[in-house]
Amino acid sequence: MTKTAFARHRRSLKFERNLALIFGLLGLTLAIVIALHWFLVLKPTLRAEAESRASALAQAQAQSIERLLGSGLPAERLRNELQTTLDGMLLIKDQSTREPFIEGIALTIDYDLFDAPGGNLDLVQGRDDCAECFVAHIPLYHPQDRLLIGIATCYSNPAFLEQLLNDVRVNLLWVGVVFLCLISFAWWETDRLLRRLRESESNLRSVFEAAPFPMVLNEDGQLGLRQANRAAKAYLDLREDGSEHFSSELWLTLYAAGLPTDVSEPRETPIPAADGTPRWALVSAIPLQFSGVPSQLISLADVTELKTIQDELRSASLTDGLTNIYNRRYLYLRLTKEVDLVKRYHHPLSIFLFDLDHFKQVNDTFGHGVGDEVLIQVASALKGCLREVDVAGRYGGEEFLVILPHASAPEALEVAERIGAVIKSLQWSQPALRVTISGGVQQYKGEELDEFVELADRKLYQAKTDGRDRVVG
Ligand SMILES: Nc1nc2c(ncn2[C@@H]2O[C@H](COP(=O)(O)OP(=O)(O)OP(=O)(O)O)[C@@H](O)[C@H]2O)c(=O)[nH]1
Repeated sequence: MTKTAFARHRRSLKFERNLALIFGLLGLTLAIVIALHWFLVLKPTLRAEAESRASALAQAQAQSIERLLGSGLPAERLRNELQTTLDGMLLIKDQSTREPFIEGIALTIDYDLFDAPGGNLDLVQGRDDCAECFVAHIPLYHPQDRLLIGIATCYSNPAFLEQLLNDVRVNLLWVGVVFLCLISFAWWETDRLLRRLRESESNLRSVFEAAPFPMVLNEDGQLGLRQANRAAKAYLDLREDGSEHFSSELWLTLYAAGLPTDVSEPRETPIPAADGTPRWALVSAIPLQFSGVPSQLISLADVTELKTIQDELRSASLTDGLTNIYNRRYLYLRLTKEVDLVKRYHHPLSIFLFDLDHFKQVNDTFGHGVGDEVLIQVASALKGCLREVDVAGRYGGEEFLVILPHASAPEALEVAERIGAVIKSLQWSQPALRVTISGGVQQYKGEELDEFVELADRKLYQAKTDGRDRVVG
């Protein structure tokens, strides 16, 4: 495992641990919230509710006692009736739990107010003490004159509250279990999703790494590269710079040359190899977010070979195959450009159009091969007579054109005569061979391009008719 892969693996483990911790804390928080809610809210609320219900029930039952106390029955009979009523109350049961609602009742009568001989109506039926029971003290009033004549103390059975609490507890437990299941499911799903993401990231990394062309990932505003595939490391001679970034002289050159800003417009950039060999790369950049940081995915395609072929084709399309000097197409393109410059800067521009004399005769006498040799040698001699700014080319069969920027007609005439003299003095493989030229020199005076050349051609024709081996200015 490489250093970077190991660091990545460690980061992934740490992330998984953090995720498990987050979900664990979530579960624990939920359990604590449920427990706190149970002890602080639900249980007291349910207890208060049960107490108030027990008290209301006892209150309702106490009315039958009040009725008896106001009935005016003799004391002994009243005592028996009260006992029977209290026993009846103890028999009322909760239908759901089959437990009696009231476990015990104690009657305490105020005999002074009741206006009866004291003692014998204070009754205790059922349990007179119940630690868990709800105790309700119900005041007893005389039904006619509404005087407080006693207190009925009811001990209500807590069993139905227990039942209620159990039901709620079970429900709460289920809710907790369902929540924990949901959290576990969320954890499992998140983990699965992350695994898939990691898988897809790893696949992308593999594709990135195995891509046969150089690809690098550059964070905006950073010189060092965040990622580079094998091809890029080799192509750009990249090295790790110690901070998990890659860099090299070649990358810095490419960066300094400017990266393309438009996805649809890749840019051809010269990137010499580490050993200085000239190379060209087609650079394209796709903007993207990498770990939340604005970045660019830069891919390079080496187009050196293509560029060489292109250059060769371009050069071939502008060069004459026999003489290896410019052809008529290039001469026209160049002359157009020179005329534009003259129109802008108003400097002189002249051309010299010349033609070999009696060239047909040369071919006929010495053969076409010798004719070709003459053309090649004339072209070569022509190049030797010119300044750097001058341009010479083969205009037609045995016709040549020389473009002389910044040369007035007299200056161009001087050059033309020198060319004529040089060609005339050339030595040939055939001792009997003599080569002379006739030509015309014309300075540009604002006419159309074709007319400009036509004027030079007319002078060439004049030179021919004047006897050849001369230049007309
Ligand atoms: N060897 C060779 N001959 C060529 C080439 N291109 C044109 N020619 C020949 O050049 C000759 C031109 O002949 P003409 O136009 O009659 O002109 P000329 O014989 O030079 O006579 P003037 O121009 O009047 O002095 C023709 O015989 C063409 O075949 C070429 O590439 N190689």
